[in-house]
Amino acid sequence: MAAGGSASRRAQEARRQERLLREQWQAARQQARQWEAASEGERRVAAQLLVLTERGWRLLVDRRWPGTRAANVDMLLVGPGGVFVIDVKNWRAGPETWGGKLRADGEPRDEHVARLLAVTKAAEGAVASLGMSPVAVQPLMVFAGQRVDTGLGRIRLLGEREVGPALLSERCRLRTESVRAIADHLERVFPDYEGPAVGRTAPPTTARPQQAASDGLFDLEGLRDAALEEALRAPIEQWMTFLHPDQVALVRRNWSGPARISGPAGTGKTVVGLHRAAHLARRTSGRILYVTFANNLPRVQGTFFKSMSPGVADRVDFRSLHSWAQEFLQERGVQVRLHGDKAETAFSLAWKHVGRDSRLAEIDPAPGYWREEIDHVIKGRGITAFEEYATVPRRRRRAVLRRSHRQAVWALYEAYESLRGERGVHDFNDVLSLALAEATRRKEGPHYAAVIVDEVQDLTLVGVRLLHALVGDVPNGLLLVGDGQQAVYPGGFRLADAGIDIRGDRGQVLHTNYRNSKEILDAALTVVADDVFEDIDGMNTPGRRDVELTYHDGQVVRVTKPTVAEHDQALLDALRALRDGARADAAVLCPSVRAIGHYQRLLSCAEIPVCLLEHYDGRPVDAVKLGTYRRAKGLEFKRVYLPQHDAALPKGASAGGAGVAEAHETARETGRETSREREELLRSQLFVAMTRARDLLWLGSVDR
Ligand SMILES: Nc1ncnc2c1ncn2[C@@H]1O[C@H](COP(=O)(O)OP(=O)(O)OP(=O)(O)O)[C@@H](O)[C@H]1O
Repeated sequence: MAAGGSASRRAQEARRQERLLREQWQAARQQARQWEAASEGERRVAAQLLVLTERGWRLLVDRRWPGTRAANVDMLLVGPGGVFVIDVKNWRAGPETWGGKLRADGEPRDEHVARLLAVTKAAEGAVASLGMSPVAVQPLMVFAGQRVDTGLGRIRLLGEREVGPALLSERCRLRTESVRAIADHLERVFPDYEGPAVGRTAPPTTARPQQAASDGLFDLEGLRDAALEEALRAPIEQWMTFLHPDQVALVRRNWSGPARISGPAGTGKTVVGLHRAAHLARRTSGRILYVTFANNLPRVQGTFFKSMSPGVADRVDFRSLHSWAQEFLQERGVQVRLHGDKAETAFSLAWKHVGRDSRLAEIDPAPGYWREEIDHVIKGRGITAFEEYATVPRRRRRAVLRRSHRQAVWALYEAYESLRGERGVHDFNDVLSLALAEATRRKEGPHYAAVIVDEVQDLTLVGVRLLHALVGDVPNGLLLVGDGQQAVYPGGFRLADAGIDIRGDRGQVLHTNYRNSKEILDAALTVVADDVFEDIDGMNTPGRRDVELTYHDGQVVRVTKPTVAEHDQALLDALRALRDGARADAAVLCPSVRAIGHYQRLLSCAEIPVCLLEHYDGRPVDAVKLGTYRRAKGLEFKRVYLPQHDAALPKGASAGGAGVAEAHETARETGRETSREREELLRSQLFVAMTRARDLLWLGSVDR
């Protein structure tokens, strides 16, 4: 989209919002005027909040504080932004905060702080009984007639003009059904002092939009800007605070040693992992390390975490494993010269000298398979002696290697290591091995109270050992989160290989998919239906797993065209048909970096704004996301477009096609177990990409 086009859309949206807001504002003002008992200041605050009730929030006014004789709570507000306990102040002077204390008019006012925190605790107790994590309840002090926007511990202090826009700008945390359930519950727990709850009645239909946006009593300005921002914001980034009681139990559980949470795609593993991080951060004074293999995911998770749990966000480090390991080595004064290109050249030369004409070509003449063998089996497992490699079980590797083959692999490995050494460079596996050696050699900082590993199935054995070494077997120290079915890299490991013992209730499985509709999940499961996979506990699990579903809307659209040009045009048409703002929740995912290049050019030429997944940080952006299947790991989008999704798979193995068994046949025909392994990996990657879709899965094919 050209800059001009996007500016004009923004202006159009701004006008639409302004119209809508004026109507809502009108209704809010009328309602606020009816509160005769309230002071003028309180009515102005209420008017700001009443606008929110026109936008899906629920406002409970003047409620009885349970467990007290006659105390009341000014307001409880529940909406997409969370739960707010509000104390309205009609003070002559504005608040001053200093050294964690509240003053006004030269007088200490700490009793107001203590009181608000006590009511907040009561509200937290109420929502916790619903299974909701207490991070969503926030205390607010609102000052009529003042301009304020500051904080005092966990309390936010806002002026009457600031409160509406601030709440409207809150990141979306609760879905409509959660807002309803929580507000209903709070209504019961905090009974009416007098007067009904506000926010369930429709705005008066007789209220006609009038010109005056401000009559001295009311102010629309700030709300208008925040409303526009809200409208343009992509709701997919909303934060999940309403956990299922089973999930809450996992978040708060006391584990006596390393623990593991597994479960199929979309079952809330990451949600639980992040809440667990917040829970541990609140309970300990140490730092928490939250690691994944992928580079972009920590940024996204960090953003979500900040909005979910701002109070402890600075105590949790969201890092990708390799970048963390590099920094760790640097801090310890260990020299690392990571150089991917030079390492790649060293391997190519080694292949030329000792690989290409060896017995390895009998099994697979392509060097890629052998590079993976070195990366994921030899170096990934930290093997440094041939005798160990000669007998090691090669997890999830299909080709059977006799001793003579393994000798040939070893010769290739040694040649590679020697050429790499000559160049004085390290590869990614070296970084992890050096870090592991350093972590075991000197058991001193960084002192992590806990390490949480997300997408653990993507790590190598050395990577897992390294993270285990940081916390050992201390209670609540190591938490491994992942799903073997979503492995997108070759090889693998078992927990037992890493010396990690997870027994009894320390291994938990989630079963309810909260993301995908039946149609989408069925299409994805069909791709991997025949692929039995081995998870890190060593258990073999069939590809088609039983999952409980909660999300019922969602469709699969299949588009097959005779040429790439027609296929790409269909993709562009589908993306162009998205209504305003919808592309923020759309992702085009491709199997390879090369395909990304192609689709980036295509979308740019069509003036469709693109945000590469490597630049996406979890904040809403009005552009179609574009990235590889691997980069999409752990993320989700309302609409997922997979152009030429079956191009790399053998014919008949397309998503939902009947030919997965035929695909296995094809691999057998080539006589290569290595082809079969590669195809299996491609199917896993496709499965991951398909299960990112919430509402729409677009599957493009070219019928060559
Ligand atoms: N209790 C719940 N109620 C409603 N939605 C939920 C619940 N728990 C999780 N979700 C939502 O389900 C979706 C999937 O959650 P999450 O990403 O944590 O799953 P996951 O198991 O890590 O998925 P994957 O392995 O596919 O990456 C998210 O949109 C999340 O907000």
